[in-house]
Amino acid sequence: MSKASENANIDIFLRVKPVPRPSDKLFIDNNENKLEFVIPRSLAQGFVNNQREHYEFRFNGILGREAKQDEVFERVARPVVAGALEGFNGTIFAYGQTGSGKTFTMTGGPERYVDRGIIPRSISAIFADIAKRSDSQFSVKISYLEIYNETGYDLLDPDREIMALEDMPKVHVMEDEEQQISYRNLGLHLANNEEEALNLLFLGDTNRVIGATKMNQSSSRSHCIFTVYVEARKHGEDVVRRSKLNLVDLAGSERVSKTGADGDTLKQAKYINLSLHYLEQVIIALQERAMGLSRPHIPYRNSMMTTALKDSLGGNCRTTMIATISSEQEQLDESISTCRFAVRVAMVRNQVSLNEEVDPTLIIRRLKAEIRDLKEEVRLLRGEEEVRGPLTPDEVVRLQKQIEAYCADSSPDASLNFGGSMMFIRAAFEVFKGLVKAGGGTSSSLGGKGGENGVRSSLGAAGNDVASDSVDQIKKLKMQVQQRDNEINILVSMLQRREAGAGGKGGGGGPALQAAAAPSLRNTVENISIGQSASPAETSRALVDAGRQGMGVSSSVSSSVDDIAALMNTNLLGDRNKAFELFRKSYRQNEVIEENKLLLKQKYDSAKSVGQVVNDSKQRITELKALIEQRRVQRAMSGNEDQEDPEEDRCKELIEKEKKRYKDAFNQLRDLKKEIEHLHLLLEQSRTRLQKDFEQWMALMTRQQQQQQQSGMTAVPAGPLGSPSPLMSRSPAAAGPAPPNLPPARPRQAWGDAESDKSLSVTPSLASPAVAKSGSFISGGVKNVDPRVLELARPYLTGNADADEDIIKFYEAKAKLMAQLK
Ligand SMILES: Nc1ncnc2c1ncn2[C@@H]1O[C@H](COP(=O)(O)OP(=O)(O)OP(=O)(O)O)[C@@H](O)[C@H]1O
Repeated sequence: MSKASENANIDIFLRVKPVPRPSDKLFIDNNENKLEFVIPRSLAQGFVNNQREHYEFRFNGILGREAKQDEVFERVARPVVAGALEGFNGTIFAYGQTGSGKTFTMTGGPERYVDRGIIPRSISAIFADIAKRSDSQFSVKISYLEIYNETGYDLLDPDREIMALEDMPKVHVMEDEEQQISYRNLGLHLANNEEEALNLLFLGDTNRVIGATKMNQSSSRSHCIFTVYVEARKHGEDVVRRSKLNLVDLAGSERVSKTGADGDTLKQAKYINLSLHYLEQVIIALQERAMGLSRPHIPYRNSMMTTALKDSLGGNCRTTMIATISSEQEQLDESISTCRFAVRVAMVRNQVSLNEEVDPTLIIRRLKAEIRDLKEEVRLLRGEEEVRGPLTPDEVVRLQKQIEAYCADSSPDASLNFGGSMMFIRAAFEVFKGLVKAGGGTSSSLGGKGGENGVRSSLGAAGNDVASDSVDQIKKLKMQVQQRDNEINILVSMLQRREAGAGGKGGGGGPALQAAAAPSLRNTVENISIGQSASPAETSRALVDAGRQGMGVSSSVSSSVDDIAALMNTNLLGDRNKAFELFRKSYRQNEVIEENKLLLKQKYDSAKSVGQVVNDSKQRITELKALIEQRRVQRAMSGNEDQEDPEEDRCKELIEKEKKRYKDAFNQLRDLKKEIEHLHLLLEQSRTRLQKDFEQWMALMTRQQQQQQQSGMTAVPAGPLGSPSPLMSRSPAAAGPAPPNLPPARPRQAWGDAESDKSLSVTPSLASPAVAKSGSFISGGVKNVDPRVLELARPYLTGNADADEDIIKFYEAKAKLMAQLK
């Protein structure tokens, strides 16, 4: 099965997240790839080992706070990705506490193109490399698995549950099936090109995001495995290379005791921590095995995640770990424990081998073709050719199609078989001749004037002047031209669509859900809106307003307060368009959306001018060629064809220059196309998020209004009270659902510790665990909360302390106002 085999340790890299106030107890030595923590004993309380003052960890590489995403990709991922294309399995996994930058490193920031993470960059690198390698035929498939509470979910088909851990023993029939079992139900999706692969990534991320709200902000509590399966067949060989590239974003690694988790959250945390605990056990067992301490059993099967990553840990895989830490003082203990884990991982030895095997179907196919050719040769040599009349029109058409397919097949293994008949062979030569004369365009040369009839009419003539290398040349040129034309066409049509969209007609689009079902660039650029009938003018005015207001809920609250008041008082909730405009104005990601739209416009403008250069160059080359041809004809007519022509030489030089210009511009255009497509996807994702968040916000607002009506109170605008509406406050849950790409409220910041819990002065009727835990806010200002206020607030409590604090403050303010009104 495999030829080469090497022992390789898992590489470990450290990435340090930039933070406003980095701790001065942490020192990076880039020359030595060393990280040191120097912690005075007085500060060490609570650390894992507070006897020590000095910790030192070495890595294969350190990516400091200033490291950009492209550097991270080049240093960490590029070698693993290159290996996957050669037939070596690869895994890159990110490990670190919640908020330390795992998702940012693996997937990237959700808004900016430059913030693309390892996964989209790997996809680009894979397809760029495939495009350069004409010696093999590649097939790329993709799966995207999320493991949450020991259950697997197919992110590319969210209705499909992969399997629960409890079911595993039932299906564990054979040991070597283990790897497939965790993937039993996981869909593999063919990606023919970069665009299709990126679409799958975005689809999965969107499903992850949507799932996250369903599962109560679980993104930091689930493991995600994006896998690229590469299959390569070398032309003319019977071997196939298959490799798997796992790109893994693990759940946050912080310890349960620190998160203050309880109830359902505890269950999640326990599962996550359990699976990370099992990961640690696997690593320890592997470490012991590497050190020669006999310990044959590696407990992969304890959790779904370790089962899924069995190959990556101690198996046949080039694995790289990226440990992410946040360099704040308060996170030092978690950072130290992440580094400790990384150092353990570095001791694991994998057995890496080339996944190459002879493919019997390829051998059978090749042998069958050989037999058929030989049989036909024998018939020809024996002069057993069937005596029959000339080719029928149907036979000519079939022959042309066969030749077209042959020319279109880039593989050197492509074969053409005429059934051992000289009549067919001659006819085929004629078809090729027609192709050469027509300049290589198969269908045009066959389908037009010189098509069926043309070929048929010339079948009688001798056709032996087509050299076989011209056929190859034609085939290659035809493919190149076709490919370039396709790419240019795509860009031109994108530009046209955009221009049509910018014309302003019908900018309202249709219901957003329709737009989501059939996302188009125009929808994305023009309609970052879900209004059903908002006119383009209204939409753009609102966008300008929103742009002026700047970003973030907090900055826009004051200017939106009147609007909110109006909304509450005049029941504007019934008017979705207006409500949406209000919501969007204060949406925290609005600025980034605007930025991306602007960037997209700039990219389109550049694409337009570069496209112009491409077209001009093409035109110029055609003109220069025609000029040379014309001069040659003139010379031939005057009998001077052998005479040197300096003008022709000059034209040739100019053609070379133009070709270079064309090539440069073409490459630029191709890169721009990629960026445009990526921005398109980012905007589409933002639009989906915005819409989803709006729906939830509306639901919450409506619920609140109904509640007020039921309790006989008039709707009171939140803003004029001086206390922002809970729905517009800065707290993620209170502001409607937080845009899911933002970090969830960190439990340790939001929840008080056991000490402050004791000082709670709330009534027992307050069932919300968050309020029960919210020692910090209770002790920090709202000490004597009126139980009636708490009763009123209770239906809206979210379980998030920040949000609940805002909600209670809101009801307090409202109660005060009601009292004044009486
Ligand atoms: N290197 C970085 N540069 C700039 N911003 C970063 C960097 N790393 C992380 N961030 C930002 O920090 C926040 C938290 O990062 P991220 O969501 O990637 O953390 P995480 O470790 O994946 O957390 P979780 O376990 O909750 O998924 C995000 O807003 C992210 O954009």
